[in-house]
Amino acid sequence: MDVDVIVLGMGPGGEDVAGRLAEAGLRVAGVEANLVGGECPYWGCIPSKMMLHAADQVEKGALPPDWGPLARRIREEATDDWNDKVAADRFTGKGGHLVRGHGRITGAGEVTVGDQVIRASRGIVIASGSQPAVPPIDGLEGTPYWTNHQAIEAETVPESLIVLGGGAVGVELAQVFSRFGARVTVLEGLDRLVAIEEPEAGELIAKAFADEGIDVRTGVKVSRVTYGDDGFTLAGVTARRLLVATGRRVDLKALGVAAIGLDESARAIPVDGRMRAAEGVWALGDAVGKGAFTHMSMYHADIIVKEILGQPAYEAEYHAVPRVTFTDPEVGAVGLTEAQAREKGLDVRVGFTDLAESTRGWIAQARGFVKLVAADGVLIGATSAGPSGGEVLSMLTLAVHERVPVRRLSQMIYAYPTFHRAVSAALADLDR
Ligand SMILES: Cc1cc2nc3c(=O)[nH]c(=O)nc-3n(C[C@H](O)[C@H](O)[C@H](O)COP(=O)(O)OP(=O)(O)OC[C@H]3O[C@@H](n4cnc5c(N)ncnc54)[C@H](O)[C@@H]3O)c2cc1C
Ligand SMILES: NC(=O)c1ccc[n+]([C@@H]2O[C@H](COP(=O)([O-])OP(=O)(O)OC[C@H]3O[C@@H](n4cnc5c(N)ncnc54)[C@H](O)[C@@H]3O)[C@@H](O)[C@H]2O)c1
Repeated sequence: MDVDVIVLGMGPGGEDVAGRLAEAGLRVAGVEANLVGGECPYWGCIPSKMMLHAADQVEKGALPPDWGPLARRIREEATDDWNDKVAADRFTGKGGHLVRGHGRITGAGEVTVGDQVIRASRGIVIASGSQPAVPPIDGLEGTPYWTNHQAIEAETVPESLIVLGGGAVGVELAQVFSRFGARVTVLEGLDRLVAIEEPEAGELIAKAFADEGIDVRTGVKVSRVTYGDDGFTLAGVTARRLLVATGRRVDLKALGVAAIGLDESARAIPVDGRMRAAEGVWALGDAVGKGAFTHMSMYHADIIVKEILGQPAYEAEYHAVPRVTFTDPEVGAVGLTEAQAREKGLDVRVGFTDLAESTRGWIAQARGFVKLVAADGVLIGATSAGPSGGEVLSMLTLAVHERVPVRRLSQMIYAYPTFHRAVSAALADLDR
């Protein structure tokens, strides 16, 4: 098959690039080994947020802890029973060619899927995402452990669950299963939960988890797993099910990137600001290792589409990457943490306020905080944790992205009594 562009992997970023290029009239082959839409709609963001929403309702007493309706909603509304017909038809409806199967780069502008060779005159967009990284723990291989796939597809709640890894996947799913009645233990190798975020964020989630009866153990080194009639035993804990949530990995060898001169053993595909990995090769999303988020994948996709269509484009910037961990309390963060800023040798100033001290936080009996990190008179990082942490984050993302002077932020009017008004209290602390 001869086309203009091959998009290798049809997750959120690949689907966006392929669809928009096809709509613009280019001949596009979208290659997908699994489901068009990728991880986010079928095993990631959407079903996990649907689970967290239901878990929240359960916590508030608005819903009984009945897993059946939730599992049905995920099957019927979120994932169409893990069927991508709608997404596939959407792409082919735009004139795209969908090629199902595992694609391998076999030369410049060439991808081979089974015995079909596809050639692209303009180039290849690598949008192959990531897979769960399963640590080589003695006894783990061959056991029926869960990754996010089995956790999302679960038809019943296990009576007990060990979650290995206290990052975003681990904490979000731990809270879901706990609120639906599982006895949950989180085992984290580092000294705190969501370790890439501010330490206060991990402490906040750990405190909320303790209050809900989730057993959190940090600094745990797991050297061996046993699996038998009682289920899984690791680090002295036994549970029916084990969810491995220890990060993601990018398999460049399986993509055959050596055929275009890239290092197959790298952890991610190196790209320039315009997402170019080599002549006629672009890469995006999880595969480039700049943050495993759907919004990152879509951000990259926009740059690539504009580049290929010759529209005014822009260089990718990473000083204001927002991320939200959708636990209750929710943790929104953007830019650098205090520790990251100090590591860079910056003259750092920090402002902090406890949400309970704000009027809205007090009214809502909310737990959370706002923490600001500033250097040279501008915010370079911020965390907003609380009932609307991810929403409060929007103004902080804008401030960090646009490098709004702290002085101007301090002179702004913050509506009373909102959660975001806590930002002004944190700014006042920064000034002290
Ligand atoms: C449980 C969970 C919850 C998450 N929640 C959020 C969230 O709330 N917000 C957020 O922003 N992010 C979230 N994420 C992360 C988000 O899902 C990913 O960052 C996003 O899906 C990455 O998009 P992508 O386009 O890079 O690739 P992916 O979604 O990984 O898709 C890549 C696609 O390429 C295909 N592919 C790979 N190799 C080949 C090949 N050789 N040939 C053919 N096809 C191939 C794969 O089958 C896959 O469909 C979550 C992730 C998980 C696991
Ligand atoms: N709300 C969101 O945006 C959201 C939600 C889920 C996932 N994601 C994305 O998906 C990616 C993957 O999430 P994740 O939580 O799997 O990865 P992660 O890298 O965020 O966290 C993995 C955790 O597992 C720990 N760990 C690793 N090996 C271990 C071991 N052997 N024993 C004990 N602990 C171990 C790590 O120290 C780390 O804290 C994240 O990078 C995130 O960007 C985003």
